[in-house]
Amino acid sequence: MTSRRLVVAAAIVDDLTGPRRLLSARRSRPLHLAGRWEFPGGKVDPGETPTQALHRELHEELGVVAELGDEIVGPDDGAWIITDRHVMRLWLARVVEGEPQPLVEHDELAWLPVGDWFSVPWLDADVRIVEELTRQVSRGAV
Ligand SMILES: Nc1nc2c([nH]c(=O)n2[C@H]2C[C@H](O)[C@@H](COP(=O)(O)OP(=O)(O)OP(=O)(O)O)O2)c(=O)[nH]1
Repeated sequence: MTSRRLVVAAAIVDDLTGPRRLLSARRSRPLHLAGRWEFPGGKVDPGETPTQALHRELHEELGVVAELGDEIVGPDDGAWIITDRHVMRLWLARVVEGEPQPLVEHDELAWLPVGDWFSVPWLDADVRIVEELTRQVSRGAV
């Protein structure tokens, strides 16, 4: 049986009840992921709950405090299989303290307006997640 490591990430938006802008982050490492865009986040460490890990990652990577909104539930037992070795859970989030900066792991951030969410080359596994987010926003589900 394959057991995948849990990654947690945030779809950071300007407004949790009517998102117009989505924050995307460009990876600077490792080399095979550099230049591709993703949701900020990272692996859950032993002893952490998923949401504790997400708050820690957002603080380390972007220097912000965020409030979490709804989870974007995926098709793989409620999560999103992203690689052979990782499965991801993702929450909507809104920054409540600080201005996001690309502190580690990323070399650029972009606030993408609705309609332009596919204007950056997302990591392959993220494409279906951005599609789902787009669907939910366009039908007013988030
Ligand atoms: N954070 C994040 N990782 C993603 C996304 N999509 C995707 O395929 N991944 C992959 C890339 C990596 O192989 C893995 C997550 O690892 P990571 O490098 O972000 O985790 P981490 O910050 O804890 O890294 P490290 O301490 O082990 O260096 O998941 C995404 O949207 N966000």
